[in-house]
Amino acid sequence: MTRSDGATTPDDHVIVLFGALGDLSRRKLLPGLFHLDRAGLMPERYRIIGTSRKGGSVEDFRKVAQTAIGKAATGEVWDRFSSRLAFSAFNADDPKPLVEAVAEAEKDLDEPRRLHYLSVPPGAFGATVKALGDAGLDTRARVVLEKPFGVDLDTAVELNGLVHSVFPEHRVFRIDHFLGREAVQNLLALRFANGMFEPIWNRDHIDHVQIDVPETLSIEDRAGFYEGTGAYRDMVVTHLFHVLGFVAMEPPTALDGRSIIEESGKVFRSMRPIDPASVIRGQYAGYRDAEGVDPNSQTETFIAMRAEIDNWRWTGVPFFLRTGKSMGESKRLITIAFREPPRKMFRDVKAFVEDYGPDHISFDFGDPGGITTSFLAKVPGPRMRLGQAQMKFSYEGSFNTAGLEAYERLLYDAMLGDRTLFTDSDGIEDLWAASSALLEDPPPLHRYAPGSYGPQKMHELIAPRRWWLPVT
Ligand SMILES: NC(=O)C1=CN([C@@H]2O[C@H](COP(=O)(O)OP(=O)(O)OC[C@H]3O[C@@H](n4cnc5c(N)ncnc54)[C@H](OP(=O)(O)O)[C@@H]3O)[C@@H](O)[C@H]2O)C=CC1
Ligand SMILES: O=C1O[C@H](COP(=O)(O)O)[C@@H](O)[C@H](O)[C@H]1O
Repeated sequence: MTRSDGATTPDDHVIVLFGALGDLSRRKLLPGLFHLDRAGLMPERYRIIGTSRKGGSVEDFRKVAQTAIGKAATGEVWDRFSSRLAFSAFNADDPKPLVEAVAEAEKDLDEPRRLHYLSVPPGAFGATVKALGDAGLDTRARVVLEKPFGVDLDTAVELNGLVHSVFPEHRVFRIDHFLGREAVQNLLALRFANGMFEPIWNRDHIDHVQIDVPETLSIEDRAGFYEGTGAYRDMVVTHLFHVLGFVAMEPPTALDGRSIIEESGKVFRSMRPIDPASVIRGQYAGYRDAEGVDPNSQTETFIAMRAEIDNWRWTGVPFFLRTGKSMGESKRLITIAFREPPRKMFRDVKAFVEDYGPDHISFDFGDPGGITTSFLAKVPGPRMRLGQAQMKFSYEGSFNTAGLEAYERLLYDAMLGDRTLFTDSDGIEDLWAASSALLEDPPPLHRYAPGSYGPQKMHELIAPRRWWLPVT
């Protein structure tokens, strides 16, 4: 059914939330489902079954959900939402309780769709998917898989094989919540809905691209997960490369899953194998003292690297990627820096690239995000002097409406069966393939101070250019 504002109401659903008591479920999924309900974007009839290996009562699950949602969980909307919640034990070697809970939830619904959201550690994906198949819970079903999807090419291929033995690819939704962000999707609008950007979006005009995601957050209490993962697997393969796919893709033939995935897939296939010599790995001082971390840990909490896309649009244009924990600020920034034009006529005028950097467009893809174009302009006065000027777009300034939070958007799309903002098996395998040399032979670690922007070495990687953050 399509609403008057163009939004489609998903078919009736039973949503099974595996790992429903875990961190992601509490912080994002339960609040996200509630907000979708409040926004009228949930199916007319639906149930949410939370699962835990330990089992538990629906009353306790409702309390978990209410606390997770916070102040908004009151009144009629909460009563309606909480009445849709159910709870079941689930263990991969004993799916029977869940089969019964699903049958109970489906009693009043007419063969609803099933959405299985695996918010469990990646090591549990395979056994859970297999159990779904064995228990017959794969019928009428789609599956959402959290990240990271494998830890290298071999494990990704193996996991894809296992997943495909139960679910065909079009019913698999590998989530990358960065793609659910308004500002990342806006890249497509900006590039392809306007006449002014796309003609210059290539190696003839662009000097380099930066995708920079520093985080002030440390690993907090996630040592168990992070020690075996590190910044490259946690953030680069999973998020930053997918954002790069949106920056670099050719115009898709349509705004649908098939076309977008096809184009980002071509970008991943054109990526040169990551050269370990073009990677700076860092670890913040104090990381090894955290509980659960090996005192000699070689896990990187920071990475800065150069990626290259070997195709007609991008060859010769470096893509500099950087992300890390315990850094000086939290920011999510894409910067497209343009080549320096001939400026002979301005030769007596001070203030050029050395002072401000080249003209560039920055996409802040945080919340709420925005776009800033920075360029040189004449400083008012009797003489020609150049200074840096900016034009800014903000969502609140232009549109009087807030978008959906990334997980909300992706949950909604998964219910509609729209894979546009999800990643596919080939793409993920190509990215792991391009990562093989780096994973086999990672460069040495450099120490950096918490609160800084990473080890000094990162400046050598990008020289003679510079990192745009911190803004000085
Ligand atoms: N937390 C975050 O911010 C983000 C998380 N993710 C991904 O989302 C998924 C869930 O993350 P998060 O909630 O932090 O993880 P948690 O460590 O909180 O685990 C979630 C739940 O999974 C269940 N679980 C733990 N180990 C196993 C196991 N071996 N087999 C089956 N179930 C298990 C536990 O539930 P119980 O004991 O009740 O069975 C646990 O509460 C992961 O894949 C993670 O990589 C992605 C992006 C961000
Ligand atoms: O997937 C992950 O993402 C978060 C960053 O996401 P954001 O929405 O807070 O920008 C990161 O902190 C975490 O380590 C990683 O697992």
